[in-house]
Amino acid sequence: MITMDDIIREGHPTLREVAKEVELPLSEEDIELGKRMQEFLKNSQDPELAEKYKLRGGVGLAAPQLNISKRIIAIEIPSQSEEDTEPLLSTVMYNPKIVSHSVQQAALEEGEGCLSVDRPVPGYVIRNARITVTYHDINGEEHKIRLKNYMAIVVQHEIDHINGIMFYDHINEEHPNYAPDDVIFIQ
Ligand SMILES: OCN(O)CCCc1ccccc1
Ligand code: NI
Repeated sequence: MITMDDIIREGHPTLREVAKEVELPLSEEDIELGKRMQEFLKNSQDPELAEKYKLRGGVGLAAPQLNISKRIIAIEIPSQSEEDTEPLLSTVMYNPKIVSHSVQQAALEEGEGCLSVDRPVPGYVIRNARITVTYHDINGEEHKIRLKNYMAIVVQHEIDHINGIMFYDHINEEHPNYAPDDVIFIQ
């Protein structure tokens, strides 16, 4: 199983590479990798397993964070309400691509963190408020989905990783709490 020991940290050159497209049809190896990435996220959100294996909670993971420079990301966003157990977004995206996005921008109120960054980096990470993403899933099916709010933020954070971009690249150095006046702040 993937643990924190498998996750490379800032300073490692692979985090600054533009990752390679994945060959289709998906190889057994890439399918297995996707499954393991998703399993890590689920484990990281399980209090017992996270404690037992010292996992930092994550809602997304990109293959470059495992020192694998491939365009593969896993997303596991649990439902925000206790009632329904259905996750908001649970998938592995192969060759994800933002094909269009809103002019309007958004940022998480609390800022962002990263499993590859062992320090807090305060400031607003300004992103597109809404995005349209195409990708192939673990079964090789093609998808085109529109995302907004927290899901759009997380997917952009992960797609940044396969393009060698870190979340703090989007923070205004001079004024970390700068935000455009029509920005949407997400809780
Ligand atoms: O790349 C995934 N990772 O470092 C885990 C944190 C994911 C994440 C955290 C805050 C906002 C968006 C995404
Ligand atoms: Ni990250």
